[in-house]
Amino acid sequence: MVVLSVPAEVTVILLDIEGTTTPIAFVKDILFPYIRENVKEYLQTHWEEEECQQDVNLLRKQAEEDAHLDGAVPIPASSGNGGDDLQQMIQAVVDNVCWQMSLDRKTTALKQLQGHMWRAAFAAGRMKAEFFEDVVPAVRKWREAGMKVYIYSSGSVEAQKLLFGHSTEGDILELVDGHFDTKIGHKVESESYRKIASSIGCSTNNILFLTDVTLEASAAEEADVHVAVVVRPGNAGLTDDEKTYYSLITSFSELYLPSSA
Ligand SMILES: CSCCC(=O)C(=O)COP(=O)(O)O
Ligand SMILES: [Mg+2]
Repeated sequence: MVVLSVPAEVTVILLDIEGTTTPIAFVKDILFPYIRENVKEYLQTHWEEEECQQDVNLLRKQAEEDAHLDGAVPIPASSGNGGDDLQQMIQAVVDNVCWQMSLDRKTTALKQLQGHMWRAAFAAGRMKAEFFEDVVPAVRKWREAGMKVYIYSSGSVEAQKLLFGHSTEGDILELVDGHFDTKIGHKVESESYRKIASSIGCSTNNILFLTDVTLEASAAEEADVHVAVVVRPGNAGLTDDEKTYYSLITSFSELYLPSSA
């Protein structure tokens, strides 16, 4: 088995979700289709609620920023002209959400609405989150060795908690010391990793970030965070240069913590 030694200065392991702890197939084949199939009905049912209005306002603001993009779908402001107007508005939000999802965009606005929609599905037991089999045993071991474990995903913190709270392994939320999402910044921006370190109260070089996406690994590394790229079934392929440059693991069990020896 390949073993990757974790540098002694590392006290925090920061985990990506999709492609790292959880198969991309679970996200693409279960979580995302649920949104596409239910977004219209969800908006119709919850439209008058404060939370839904906040989600729509955030999506509208995002749509304004996206106006220059090819195929962007605008969301008009309400004219307050009754039923037809409302149905048009809902359809615009549906079209905007589907357009964003067709590009797998990671905007805070999209991720916030998705998190709110998944809440009901997880609570009703309609979905259980999948984790690779090495994840839970490894995280337990790291924590026993004194490591802190945090999550940094483009999925909203609320969605992250749903996944960890309703997994095929049961409620494993207690295994996580804290969560970060795009509210702290995007995962391809170095500054996000500096802010995460500052929020945890450690230096960036105390963190080891595990992700499947090399653009994220590169941004983290620029901030002096240690990184390893996780290679899982169904993940996007890496170039030969990426395979040479990055430390690669195919299972969390390949990480060796000197402190646990
Ligand atoms: C954690 S919510 C479901 C996954 C999701 O929506 C997403 O964007 C995952 O992105 P990640 O940063 O974990 O690769
Ligand atoms: Mg990922």
